Amino acid sequence: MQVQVISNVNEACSAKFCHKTAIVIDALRATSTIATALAAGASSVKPVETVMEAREYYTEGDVLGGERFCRRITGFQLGNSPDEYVPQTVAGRRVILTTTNGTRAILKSLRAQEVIAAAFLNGGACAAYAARQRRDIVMICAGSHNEFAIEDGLCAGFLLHSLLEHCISDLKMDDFGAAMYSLYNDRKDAICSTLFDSTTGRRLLKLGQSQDIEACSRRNLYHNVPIWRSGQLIDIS
Ligand SMILES: O=C(O)[C@H](CS(=O)(=O)O)OP(=O)(O)O
Ligand SMILES: [Mg+2]
Repeated sequence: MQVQVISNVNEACSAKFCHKTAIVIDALRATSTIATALAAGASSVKPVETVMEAREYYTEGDVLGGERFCRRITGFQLGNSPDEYVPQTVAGRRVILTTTNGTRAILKSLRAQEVIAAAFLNGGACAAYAARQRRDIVMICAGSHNEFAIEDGLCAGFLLHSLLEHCISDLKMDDFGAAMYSLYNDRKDAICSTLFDSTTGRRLLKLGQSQDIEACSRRNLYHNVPIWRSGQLIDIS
């Protein structure tokens, strides 16, 4: 089984996805928010690229969520903080989500056979599911504004470690994947501080969102597997 790790959403546009499982990672914060929303009982999460599309898809009972410039979008019920996604706000409801990087990365990966949204919060379950599929894997680090973001690379390393735990004795990773595997080895006891020191982490800290960084750094708090089905992400765990 081959695993390729892509460093940012821009590179995903030219990647080969055919017959592969795509695992999209945006640890700060979109895929962490998706994992949290599904854990809180949202019926699905529909990622869309633009604010206008989100408003167009909205029907009564849906929840509009997302950010621009890290802040909740005017007129939306929720932002991109995982802790806003609790049963009281999302249980039984479809969340329409648009964020700067993460939702775009998901939409750019739809040429793959299957698309999964993973974060530290649900990485173990996502890796176990992908291992069972026995397809080659492409991990897409969403990054930030078309550049690599260390929080996503670190999470890719965590997923690679988790994949290896699932008896993938024939797993072969590309060079960037091997680098992310080593990065996780070095930082596995300092996930939270690495996220705080990252460019995105510092941006969120400035905006008073330190609780999000802590929330997004927890490993395997949830066991859901957000997977793309008929235009949205649902939990198939
Ligand atoms: O608000 C977020 O978490 C980020 C925005 S930015 O990269 O910090 O500008 O969006 P995301 O799509 O979750 O990376
Ligand atoms: Mg991000």
